[in-house]
Amino acid sequence: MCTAATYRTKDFYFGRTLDYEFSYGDEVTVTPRNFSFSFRNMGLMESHYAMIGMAHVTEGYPLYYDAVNEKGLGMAGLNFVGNAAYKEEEPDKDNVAQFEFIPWILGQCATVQEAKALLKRINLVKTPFSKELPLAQLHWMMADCEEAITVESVKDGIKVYSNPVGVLTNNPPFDEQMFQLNQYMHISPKAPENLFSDKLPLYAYSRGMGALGLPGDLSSQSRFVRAAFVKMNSVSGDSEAESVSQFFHILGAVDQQRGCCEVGDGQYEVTLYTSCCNADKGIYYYTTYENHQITAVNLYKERLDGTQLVRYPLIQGEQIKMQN
Ligand SMILES: C[C@H](CCC(=O)NCCS(=O)(=O)O)[C@H]1CC[C@H]2[C@@H]3CC[C@@H]4C[C@H](O)CC[C@]4(C)[C@H]3C[C@H](O)[C@]12C
Repeated sequence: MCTAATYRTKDFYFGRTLDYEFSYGDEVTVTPRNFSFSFRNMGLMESHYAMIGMAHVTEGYPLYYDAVNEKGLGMAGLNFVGNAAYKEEEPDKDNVAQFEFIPWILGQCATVQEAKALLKRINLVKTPFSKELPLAQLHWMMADCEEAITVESVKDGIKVYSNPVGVLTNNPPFDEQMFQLNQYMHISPKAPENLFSDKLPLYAYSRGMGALGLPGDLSSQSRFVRAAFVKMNSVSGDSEAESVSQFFHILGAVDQQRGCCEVGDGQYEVTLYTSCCNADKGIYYYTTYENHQITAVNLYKERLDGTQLVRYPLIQGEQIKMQN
């Protein structure tokens, strides 16, 4: 499972958790403006917006899981198993392979509005990257500081949903996820009052009882509700440190600990990494399952007019600061 979220204070933040039982070998990867993208059906894109994000780089190609471009547009791919459907090529459409979707959008679009215009012509095709890396079944959140959308390629075509929460998890399809929020509208950060019966002396014997009923499990629907509640009610200062700290706390609400989600063969899904990108400043912050210290890579410290990928392997292992 994964969860993606947006957050706005003085700046705009975009990030996600990536939950899985093994890592593909992820690196914070900067793609400079003149790295040449060769699309399977759409020709060469020789210059484009620069982007920073988490990718598995193979054969010199950045297979992004999530990224933000220099204009502050962010995009993340999350599992959508059983519902994602990719198509055959079609004439008169932009035939983009699933693994090319992030570069295709972030390379050319500065805003969600611009992305929506491109999405009218898009056809996500089922060309795999390679034999070793078959198609991943994904759906995506795209966001800038103004708005967020969810994009799903399903049996009957491309669906573009406005995403007023700025949160995405996995199944079911996004419209169903949103509908389920209706079930939780009584949940509140405030202390509850006794509406049960005025004939009974019920009272709030603990803080936090306004959120009784908020689902605590790791299913994607429950993580959606929980992340939505925490994000929509989040309060923080607007400095960089306070915003980044709060962002990691929001996604901390859906953190997966090893042992709680068995996926067979003694394997467990865990939160492999959590990211938070300041989309205005191009700073990509991350923590990993084994390393809670926040590490960051700054897009603007790199030569953005270059042609070569810049890759930072994740710093692993707890960084513990001894105080005596
Ligand atoms: C495993 C991850 C989703 C985690 C998740 O949601 N786990 C919940 C399981 S569940 O919800 O219970 O089902 C997803 C998210 C992004 C994916 C990469 C996208 C680029 C590239 C696309 C190529 O086509 C295949 C290889 C490739 C490197 C992909 C590998 C893998 O697929 C990645 C990491």
